[in-house]
Amino acid sequence: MQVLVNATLATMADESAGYGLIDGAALVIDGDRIIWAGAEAQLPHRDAPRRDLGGRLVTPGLVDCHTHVVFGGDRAQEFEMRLEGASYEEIARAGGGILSSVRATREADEAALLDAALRRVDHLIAEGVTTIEIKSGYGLDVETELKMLRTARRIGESRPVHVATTWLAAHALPPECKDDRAGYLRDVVIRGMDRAHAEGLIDAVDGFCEGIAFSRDEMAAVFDHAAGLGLPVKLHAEQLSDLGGAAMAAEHGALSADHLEYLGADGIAAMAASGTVAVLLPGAFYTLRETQLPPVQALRDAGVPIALATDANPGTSPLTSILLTMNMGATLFRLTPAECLAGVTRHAARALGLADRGTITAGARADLAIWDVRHPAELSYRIGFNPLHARVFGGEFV
Ligand SMILES: N=CN[C@@H](CCC(=O)O)C(=O)O
Ligand SMILES: [Zn+2]
Repeated sequence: MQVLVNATLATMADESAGYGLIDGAALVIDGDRIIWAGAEAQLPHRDAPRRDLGGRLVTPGLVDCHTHVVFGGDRAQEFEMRLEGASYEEIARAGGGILSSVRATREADEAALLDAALRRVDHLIAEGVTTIEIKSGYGLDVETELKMLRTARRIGESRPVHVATTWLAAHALPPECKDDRAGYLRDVVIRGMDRAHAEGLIDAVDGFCEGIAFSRDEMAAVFDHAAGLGLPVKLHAEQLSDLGGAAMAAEHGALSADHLEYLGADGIAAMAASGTVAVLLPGAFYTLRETQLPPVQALRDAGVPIALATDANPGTSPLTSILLTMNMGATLFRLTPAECLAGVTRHAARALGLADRGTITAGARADLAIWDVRHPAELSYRIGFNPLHARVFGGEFV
């Protein structure tokens, strides 16, 4: 048993209570679980050895609930093309965009993919991340999609971080299937999902519902198949246009709908009814220099939980800073700093269906971030500064 004292806790325990701040707080950890958290004056385990945290702020370990950190190559040249005036959709329709990352990912072996991804993940870990979601989606053939997911699992074995994996074969149509959408959906998206599931490689199923990717009806069929396997679903929806994807995902009980710049009233109502988390991705909004803001106030008014994530990927969000993501959530989307912190803790955990983390409460996993800051608003307020003092993963200081 470990007792941590002289801490300021941002428990993030209660939806209505902002940070859930407790000054002069203590925390008791047994194995990989928190067993008590509260005011030090009420500490029940007085005889156990104590570690003094010097008044530092303790938050739940941060959760990055939407990433594509496993990929080959980079897309710096596409960045240059966009600065010269080409749009993301034009580049995609000309065979660049996602498909250029597909070519590089198919060529890379698993060791090279792992090495490159670990450098990205290490950046996130250094900023207090203890759980990260990683998607496939740059393979678009069964073998390469499986290679990406095996790489993602190996990240969780190589570093003190929990990895949740997502099947995203429905990310784009590869060139060899351009005249056979149905065949791609059947042979790669569905049969590949069966195989990845049988090999224990996936925790959830995702898709890109957009004019340059898959339709609402195509994704609904993929989600029906996922439901048959007992896999939860989520969707890239309403990023560039409103195809009604979020409402369809919510009707399938989706854990989350992500991006959402073009989300309309029907989508918001459906998400509120199903408890689907809105995952906002300010890194993609920023990189694509979007002007259409996600409907933050309407999501708040409807009581839809809002999460934030890096969307770390080579094309639309080459961002591996969860702290900068929080800052962008505040400056670009006008989220409060408390909403930003909930967005990378409690709500991000919920977006992954992980009920045992994202808060500092008895029974939760002892995944913590300990910060050299006086107040939790500093985590969103600073730009390019990392005040992490220590990280606790499953009860271990790492
Ligand atoms: N929106 C679709 N997929 C990814 C990025 C795709 C890419 O351009 O590589 C995203 O979440 O932004
Ligand atoms: Zn994405």
